Amino acid sequence: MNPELIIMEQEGGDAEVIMTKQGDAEQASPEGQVCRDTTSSDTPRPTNRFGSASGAVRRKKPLGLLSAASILALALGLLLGFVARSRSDEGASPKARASVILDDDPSLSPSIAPSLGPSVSGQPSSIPSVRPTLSEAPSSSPSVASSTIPSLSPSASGQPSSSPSAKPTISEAPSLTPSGEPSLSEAPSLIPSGEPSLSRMPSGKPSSQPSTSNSPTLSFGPTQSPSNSPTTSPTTSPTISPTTSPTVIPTTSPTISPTTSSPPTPAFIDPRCFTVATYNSIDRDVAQIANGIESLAERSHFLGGIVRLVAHDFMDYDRTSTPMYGPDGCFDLSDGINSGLPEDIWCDECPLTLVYNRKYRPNNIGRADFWVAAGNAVIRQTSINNALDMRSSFRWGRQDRFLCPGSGDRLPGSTGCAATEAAMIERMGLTWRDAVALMGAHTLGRGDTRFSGHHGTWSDSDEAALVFDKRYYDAAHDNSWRPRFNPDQTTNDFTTGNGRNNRMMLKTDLCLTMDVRNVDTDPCCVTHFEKGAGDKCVAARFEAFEEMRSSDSGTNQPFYSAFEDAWS
Ligand code: HEM
Repeated sequence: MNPELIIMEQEGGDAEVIMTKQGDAEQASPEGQVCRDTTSSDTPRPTNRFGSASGAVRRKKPLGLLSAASILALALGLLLGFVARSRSDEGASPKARASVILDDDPSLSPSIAPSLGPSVSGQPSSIPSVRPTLSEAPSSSPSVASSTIPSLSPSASGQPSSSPSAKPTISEAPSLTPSGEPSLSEAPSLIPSGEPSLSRMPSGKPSSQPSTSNSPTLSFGPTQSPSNSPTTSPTTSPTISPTTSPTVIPTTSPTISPTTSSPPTPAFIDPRCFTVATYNSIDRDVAQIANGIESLAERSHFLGGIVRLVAHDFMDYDRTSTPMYGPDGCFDLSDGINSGLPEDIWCDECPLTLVYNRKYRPNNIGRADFWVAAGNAVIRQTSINNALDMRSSFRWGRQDRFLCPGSGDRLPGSTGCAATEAAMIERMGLTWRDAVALMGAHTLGRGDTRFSGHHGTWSDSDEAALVFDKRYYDAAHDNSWRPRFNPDQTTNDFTTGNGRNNRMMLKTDLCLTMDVRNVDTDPCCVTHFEKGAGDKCVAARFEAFEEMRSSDSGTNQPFYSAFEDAWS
């Protein structure tokens, strides 16, 4: 969706994997900072820097000692030749002069220039006699003894590194975390030592079929189906298990303070910008904040809110307009459609904003990249068996904006599939399969009367609203939904059950599988589309909906695959 997205490359084991821009040494990063690829030298090339200095070179030529007789003979010879030469044009001179100049031009004769520069002119050359090697390239980062920076990576725990030794390792890179800040850098590592090495993952665009059968079970998130996920000691492997209350007694307000019971890990951010360690670090921070939220409803709102934040950032993409917007770390504060984000998710005191401002922003990590990585973290942690790990399809290098006026107008409203079609299919250029898969994110979190006016969860409980799975489709399809008329809302929504619960579906949700077109005038008319009914758009979304629901196999795989395709 963003033409400026950058390819991620893996360059070795976990400790040395760098998410880098392909074929680009320098990347303008958000907020005017420059993410410089340290594999390119900052040393200016001598070309074009030698023009005036070369004049001095030309003027001075050493003279040898000549005997008086030699001088006399020479003078005589010169005298004899003078007449002939004075009659000819000085012609050879321009060429000769030119040739002298060219000879001294370092751009054409670089091997001469540096050696002549200082010794002849007597001035120090502006060209370093020895160009810094790549590893000596000056760093703008504060110098910190490498030995003082522990490594985040599994290699620190004994796993061998597979990267070439010449490359700076993550453990050698200086921490740029400002001193004096609350020490986020001491956040405990939530990734167990058994985390699979990143070097095992394919580089480039991965298969869009995340494996659920043999994917590694990582530390957070439901490690099994929500119905039987085990409780794990939070000090060693914090969990956001949807079925059990956290065993750590958190403070009532979310906190990002580290506990002291786990060994510290550094807030390492590589100055080359976005590394796999950065990505992992964001994943850990999201988990840590979530684990600190006791209320399941609040926790699902925090996690769902991050995903909604990302969606509201990218859904303003319009391929036919200028500016196109898209994922740029910006949403329109003045538009009510974003209500809830500036209150609870991205505000000065919001935990996610705090961790970004203290830990990532000072290290050249762009807001849009951070949001997407945080969204990926939520999805990984809440997907069944952590199966939907979108690390290898992640790209960094989005350009942030501070203002995006009018972007809220581009977001789809809750009025039905026509709004979805206009925004997601026509403006964004997605397919119905993409749109239907993305809507499945409503399995997380909730709506709130304070914000959108639509109240409740799409999932059947606050616990289920912490799990990223296909039950959104099951819920929309299997329940009998009746219109709910919300005062002050131009668009009604739907609820189900006995009325004492908070179940909810928007028109934009139900229209994917039901005919809700006449619901405002004829509330009884909420019926399933029959297969093959309606126009081709109806058929396309019906087909996509059934693919996600995968009622035959009961697996989340089709949903996960389609979601990753659309999201990335
Ligand atoms: C037609 C498109 C969409 C419409 C009309 C829509 C509408 C809404 C509304 C009304 C809410 C409730 C907000 C509140 O009251 O706090 C909401 C929440 C949410 N939306 Fe969407 N949405 C759309 C697309 C998406 C997409 C594409 C995603 C992600 C890929 C997404 C993810 C979420 C999540 C996770 C929440 C829960 C947020 C929370 O718990 O705070 N939505 N959406």
